[in-house]
Amino acid sequence: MSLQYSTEKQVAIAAVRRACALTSSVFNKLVKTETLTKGDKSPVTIADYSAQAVVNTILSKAFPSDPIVGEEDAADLRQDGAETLRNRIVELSNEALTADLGVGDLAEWGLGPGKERTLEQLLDAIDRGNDQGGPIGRRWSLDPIDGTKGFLRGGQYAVCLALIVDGDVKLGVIGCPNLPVNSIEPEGLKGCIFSAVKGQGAEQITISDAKRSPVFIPPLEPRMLNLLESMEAAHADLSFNQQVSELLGITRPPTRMDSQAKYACLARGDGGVYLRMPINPEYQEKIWDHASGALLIQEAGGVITNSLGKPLDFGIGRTLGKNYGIVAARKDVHAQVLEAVQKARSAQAAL
Ligand SMILES: Nc1ncnc2c1ncn2[C@@H]1O[C@H](COP(=O)(O)OS(=O)(=O)O)[C@@H](OP(=O)(O)O)[C@H]1O
Ligand SMILES: [Mg+2]
Ligand SMILES: [Mg+2]
Ligand SMILES: [Mg+2]
Repeated sequence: MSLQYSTEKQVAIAAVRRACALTSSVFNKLVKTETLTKGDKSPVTIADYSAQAVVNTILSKAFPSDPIVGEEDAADLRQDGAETLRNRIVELSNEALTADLGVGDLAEWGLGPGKERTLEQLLDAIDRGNDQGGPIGRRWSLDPIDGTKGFLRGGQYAVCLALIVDGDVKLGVIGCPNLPVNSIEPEGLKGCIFSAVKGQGAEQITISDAKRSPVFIPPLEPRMLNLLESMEAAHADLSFNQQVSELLGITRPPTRMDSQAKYACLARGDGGVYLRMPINPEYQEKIWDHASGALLIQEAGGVITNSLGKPLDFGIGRTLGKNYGIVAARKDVHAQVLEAVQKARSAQAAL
């Protein structure tokens, strides 16, 4: 008997791998060559749309009745004046979809040479991401490029795909094209895909040759812990993190990086604590920004909650609703971190 969600995992990894090849190629062609003026966001726009088109095309072929909660939609692309953008997206998406079959790919997913899609098919595929989420039924969440700013700076970004059933994340896949395969060799081979299936553990696969290794958070002495946090000061309260660090007696400086690559790093022991407290309390976190990472952390031996210690709820809709803050750490460290977070919040409230 095959393991539960084994086909979904195979499809999701294949889709994420193709999307990662696409985003890397956009970066090499458009960003690295500096053919664009500084501040031009068009490469990330092209890569976002094309990656969503590719992943949704594959998911729709393999699981035609599954809804998808995707970050992007094709409304702007359908406008007059977007022709150049549309042409680039058709070209890039088809390049990714028609590439030779690789490890784990099945031709029945409509991949490989000769499997070009039309503009209309690709725009419709992007718009398959319009599901509103909710507590009942099975659906995917997709962030075609998480950490758009990281993508543009040549730093960390991730292609994130998750399967959510009745509000519970069952499968999470995170593709990190720029993450070193081994953190102790930061200049070594880069490009990893992380995956986790509920109850089945987590693993890392290299993008280039599909070498697998299990992923778990190793026990770390308190002095070796550090915080994994956002690059963008507008996305998380970094001064609050500093206070929590002090309360925990952490001496190592935080590691700042964009995207769910932070969850991937925590899961394999590069760091120790993921802490994301809101700068703007009105901002509602999106499910595609956390679903894959949340399961990866749990399957790697960690706990992930909001700042009150409650689980994140992926069954509310496209967002996590009124959830306040995110705290993730290895099982034996999480309670301590939560206590420090609550102390820091009380101190803040008393000011
Ligand atoms: N105000 C605010 N508060 C919190 N989060 C926000 C906010 N605005 C945006 N976002 C979301 O942050 C996603 C990137 O998160 P990161 O942790 O990678 O942040 S950062 O890249 O380090 O800035 C980013 O995901 P992408 O859009 O996929 O890059 C956004 O969904
Ligand atoms: Mg995102
Ligand atoms: Mg995104
Ligand atoms: Mg975005």
